[in-house]
Amino acid sequence: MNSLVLLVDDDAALRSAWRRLLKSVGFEVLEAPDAVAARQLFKAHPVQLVLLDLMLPPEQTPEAGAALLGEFLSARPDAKVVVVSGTGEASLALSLVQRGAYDFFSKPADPEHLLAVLGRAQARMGLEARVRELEQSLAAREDQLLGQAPAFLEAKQLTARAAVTDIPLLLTGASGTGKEVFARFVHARSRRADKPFVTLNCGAISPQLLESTLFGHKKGAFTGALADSKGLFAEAHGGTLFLDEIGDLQLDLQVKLLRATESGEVLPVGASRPVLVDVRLVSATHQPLPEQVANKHFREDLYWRLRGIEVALPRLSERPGDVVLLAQHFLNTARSLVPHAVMPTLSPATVRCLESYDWPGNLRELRHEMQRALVLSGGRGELQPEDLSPALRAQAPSDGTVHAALTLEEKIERLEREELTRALAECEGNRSHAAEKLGLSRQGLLNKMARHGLR
Ligand SMILES: Nc1ncnc2c1ncn2[C@@H]1O[C@H](COP(=O)(O)OP(=O)(O)OP(=O)(O)O)[C@@H](O)[C@H]1O
Repeated sequence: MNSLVLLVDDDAALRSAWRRLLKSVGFEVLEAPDAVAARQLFKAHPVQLVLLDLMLPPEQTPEAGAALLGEFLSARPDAKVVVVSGTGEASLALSLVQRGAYDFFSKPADPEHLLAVLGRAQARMGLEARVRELEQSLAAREDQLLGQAPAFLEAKQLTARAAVTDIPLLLTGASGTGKEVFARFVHARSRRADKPFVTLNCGAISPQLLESTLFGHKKGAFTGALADSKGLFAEAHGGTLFLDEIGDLQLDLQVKLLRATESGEVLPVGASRPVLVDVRLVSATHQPLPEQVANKHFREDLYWRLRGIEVALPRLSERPGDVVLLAQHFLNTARSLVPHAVMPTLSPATVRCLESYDWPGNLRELRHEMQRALVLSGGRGELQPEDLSPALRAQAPSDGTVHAALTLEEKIERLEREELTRALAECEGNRSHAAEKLGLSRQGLLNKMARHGLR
């Protein structure tokens, strides 16, 4: 459980009292007296819990405090920031909760209240982590590793063959192409399946913390090392360790990782004796490692060690036919988000929009797009292009190509629908004005809208 709290307040006496209180119940505390220090600490440490006073030097304005909250949340949307306001700022603090702060309270704070809010935030983070884990392991079941495109099937077959061995695997591919899902697939298909699957995103944790996170530490090895920690290698003993964004690993840690993979031993920070570990490594990167090797940012010996077998995951745009298959799958799994939604389908025009888009965010973007479209469609049943994001609609093929394959009746239907949509958009949804524009009675327009499923 993440127990690191960043305490941001310019009042040194209050910080010291809260630090003692938080430490007494097992939190680790980082302190910042102003916005500059807060930014630095937030960047350098994997902070997920923040207590943020709004009136901070140098600006000393609640607006500047609110801007800092925005910065934290855009860097780490899952972080829980509890806003601490002075008397008279409660309404602003409340509006910040609407903008993403986890909670707020006014000074002077009751210690029990403070601990209760932090405890709730921690429990919430635990739940969110569990949901993410379940989502990923669900997607990793073989029947969920969906796709029929040749480039995808080739990657899947190679992975399945490598999975049953103990050879290290390097998964390459752009963000959102499914590297973590493949890593779980490898674990699930290996003899290690009933042992732990442990993941670490090497880019999401500060270099200072990475060594002890990977290899563990002894109590007192550095400030803040309150107890012995096993480290992820030891936690993954017998199972699989998935190192995501391996290209972000600092050179000094690359040396230590190489040593661990060669000897099968890790040395916790502050320990005098190494610990034996039996771990299968699966690494992933979206950056081309050979380039990193060429410009000396990545050690060549480690590259060859991790690369055992390399599987390159194709971009979604390189998987013709899979977009619609996956879109339908994501729609089905997102159905629980919309109460009473009927089984959603994709209209032919929507299919064309999906197929002609580039998908820079790959499967992750498609999943979000389908969730969004489903919510926007309000459970209408068939998704239409207007349910999609503007970027997708903008790339839809021109009318000439679209219309070529339709019957005359379908073309007329389509034209009518487009004219209705356009008139409604131009009149900002005002039906009487739109009806007038189209030369229809208001009731006539409503009938046609109902027939086309427009609202
Ligand atoms: N073959 C698949 N079938 C079904 N869902 C998939 C498949 N591959 C990926 N997904 C889903 O797509 C999303 C992105 O996958 P994943 O997180 O594994 O990508 P990634 O390449 O590790 O991304 P990043 O590099 O940004 O961490 C997840 O929601 C995952 O469940």
